[in-house]
Amino acid sequence: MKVVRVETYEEMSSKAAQIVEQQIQKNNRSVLGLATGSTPVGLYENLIQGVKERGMSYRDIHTVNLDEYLGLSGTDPQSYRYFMNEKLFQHIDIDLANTHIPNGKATSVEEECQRYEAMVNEIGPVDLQILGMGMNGHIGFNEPGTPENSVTHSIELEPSTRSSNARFFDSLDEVPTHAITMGIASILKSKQILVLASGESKAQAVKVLLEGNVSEEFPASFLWNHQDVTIIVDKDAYSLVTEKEE
Ligand SMILES: N[C@@H]1[C@@H](O)[C@H](O)[C@@H](COP(=O)(O)O)O[C@@H]1O
Repeated sequence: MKVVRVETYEEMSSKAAQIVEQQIQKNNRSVLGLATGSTPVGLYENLIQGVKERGMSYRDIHTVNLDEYLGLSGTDPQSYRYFMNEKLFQHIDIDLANTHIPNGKATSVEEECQRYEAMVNEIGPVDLQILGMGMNGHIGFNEPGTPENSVTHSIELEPSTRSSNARFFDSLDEVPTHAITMGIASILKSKQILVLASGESKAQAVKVLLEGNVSEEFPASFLWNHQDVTIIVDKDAYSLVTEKEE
């Protein structure tokens, strides 16, 4: 795992954007794996700027998102589909038909998981997967206890995950209890993975990740089993890493 240390959230976001744009310049038909949460918002702002100021184009880019809340339709402002449209897709020249996010309103959740996994495999492999990380080490919505061989599945969110995501909702009660997420195995099929971590609230998770012990109890640790992972960490998120791990 390559660790890139930066000072600020802004620096993390612009470095990440450079990596994404390099991938697009290498192959303008790339498949990008995208994430939600507050961490990648600055990256998305930089990508939008790239279209406006650097002549970047997403015309032939395909995207797959990691996860979606169950019970929310794409028009619900709290859904991840809505988030992606607002924060990125509607500001760039991407064809919305080429953007994929699990359907949180599917009548059969099991069938939706199978459909999504098959779709990712068909348009994949993902060339570059962007990941944030939950405070408990979750990636996508793969909570602690998720096995390495997991594919797209539905899960019950941990109380701590619901409370940390409650800031996006009017109240904790409104945070869905379940979600669909790509599995660990689905994520590890990506050719290249870029993890972003910013702020003090992620310092403990970054410390645990960089200790390097691979365990189901800390799902992000499975990233050690991938050949090409870069993590960009800002100063606050790196603050608990001791010299031993460096
Ligand atoms: N499903 C998402 C994850 O993909 C994301 O990485 C995590 C961290 O969010 P944030 O970036 O807001 O800290 O939140 C959610 O749980």
